[in-house]
Amino acid sequence: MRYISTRGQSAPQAFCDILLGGLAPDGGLYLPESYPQVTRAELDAWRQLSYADLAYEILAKFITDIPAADLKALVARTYTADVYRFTRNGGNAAEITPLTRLEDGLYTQELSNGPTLAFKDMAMQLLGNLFEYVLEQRGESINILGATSGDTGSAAEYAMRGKHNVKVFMLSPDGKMSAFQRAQMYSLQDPNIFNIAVRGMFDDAQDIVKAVSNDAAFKKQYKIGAVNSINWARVAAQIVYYFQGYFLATRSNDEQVAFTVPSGNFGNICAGHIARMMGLPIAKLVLATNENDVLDEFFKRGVYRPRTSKETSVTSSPSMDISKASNFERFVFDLVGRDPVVIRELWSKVDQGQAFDLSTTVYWKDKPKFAFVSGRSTHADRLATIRMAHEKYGVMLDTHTADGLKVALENRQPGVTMIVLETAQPAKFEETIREALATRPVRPAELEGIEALAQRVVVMDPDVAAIKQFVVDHL
Ligand SMILES: Cc1ncc(COP(=O)(O)O)c(C=O)c1O
Ligand SMILES: N[C@@H](CCOP(=O)(O)O)C(=O)O
Repeated sequence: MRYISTRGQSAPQAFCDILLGGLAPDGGLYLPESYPQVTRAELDAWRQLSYADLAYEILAKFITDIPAADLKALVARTYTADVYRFTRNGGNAAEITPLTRLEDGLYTQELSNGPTLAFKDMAMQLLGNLFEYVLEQRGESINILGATSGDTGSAAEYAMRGKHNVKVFMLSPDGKMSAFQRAQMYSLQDPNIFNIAVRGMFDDAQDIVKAVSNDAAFKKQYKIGAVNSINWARVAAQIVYYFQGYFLATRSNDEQVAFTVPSGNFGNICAGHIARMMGLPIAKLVLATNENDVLDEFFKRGVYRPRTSKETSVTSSPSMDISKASNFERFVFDLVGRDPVVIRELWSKVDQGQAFDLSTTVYWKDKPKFAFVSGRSTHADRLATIRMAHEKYGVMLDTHTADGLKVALENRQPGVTMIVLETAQPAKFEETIREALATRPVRPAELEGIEALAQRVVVMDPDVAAIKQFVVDHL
């Protein structure tokens, strides 16, 4: 399998090269040359598999430059009931991403049972093991520069802490994440972990990561890598749980399901889009945003209008406070018939802070074939959904999953099972849970009191040169 850039001006690469490289040299994002197709016989056989075996079968289609036995061992070491042990609602940890039944035809899928209680652990734990494997094979090291709105940062730091050939420099928006999210990251004292709180929003941090990645000389000299979902390996690993959710929610491969995905940077739902392109019977992909509704606006009107940081609200589902969704470029590449010239034209506008409008183009007519619909949720909706789910279904939802359930309920289709992806545990957003339910969400005993631990973080302006210098000074 070779990977091409959405901008079409970088040479195709193998998986292990793009794993370490992140963003393509031409500023685009990597995607497989074509999506592998899953046959009916494969679907029938995969239904019986454990999560790790299923992950191996799917990832082996995308990763053809790691020997099969080694890939199998890496995946088996990653997807264990011990790593994803923080199940709730009676979920079976052996299923890794079990479903919780809310009512007939309506489920949540628990993706946040890993060490940092958010869905990012699903891919990041694998990434940690893949990095270690490839770096050891090549005798190399890597310095990761990442951006987080709250969950990628801790998942990456927990996956990479203590690894001798990896350093992590993680940019987060100063003061915008929940107290629990801040404590998870900033309390880590491992010498290979560096937290930088940026005066600004997530998009400012993500822009810095992209600017540094686009400086080819700096990237090469200081071995800069990526763990955000601009790294294809993140998206690939996330494809697996769509298959697992489908198998758990259905009895036969003749059935169709819909997935609702709380969305910000478009990485999670991009994996769902690819699962569907591979042949998984997904009737609909329902995209849910919070008040920062740039993606909802696109799927309703065909206009993509990234907002500035000043126009981006700080909300009670803070991990989705994103107004420039990096993986969206991967989806638009498919929407415009994989034409890199069109992508270059559209993203030259985005990179100048301008909007683009596809509503009057031939591409927009093709949109129904991708089966996307969307909706948005506000703070009041979130509180009402958390209360409703607690009273009616006896489950406690986090704020992002509540956004998902609110939009899912608006988009149910008779005879099609709806699966809402649970992207974080409520313990991460205690302030809002208390506001909604006047009660404290339970958290794993080992994470009790983390807010009181000493924190190690530097606060900086969103200045590319200064952040580059910080990285250089700490290598
Ligand atoms: C809890 C949570 N929900 C939803 C999202 C949005 O996911 P994505 O950025 O993949 O669209 C994020 C962050 O990415 C998150 O941390
Ligand atoms: N919500 C994310 C933002 C970064 O997304 P990513 O999937 O591109 O890493 C976060 O929690 O940091």
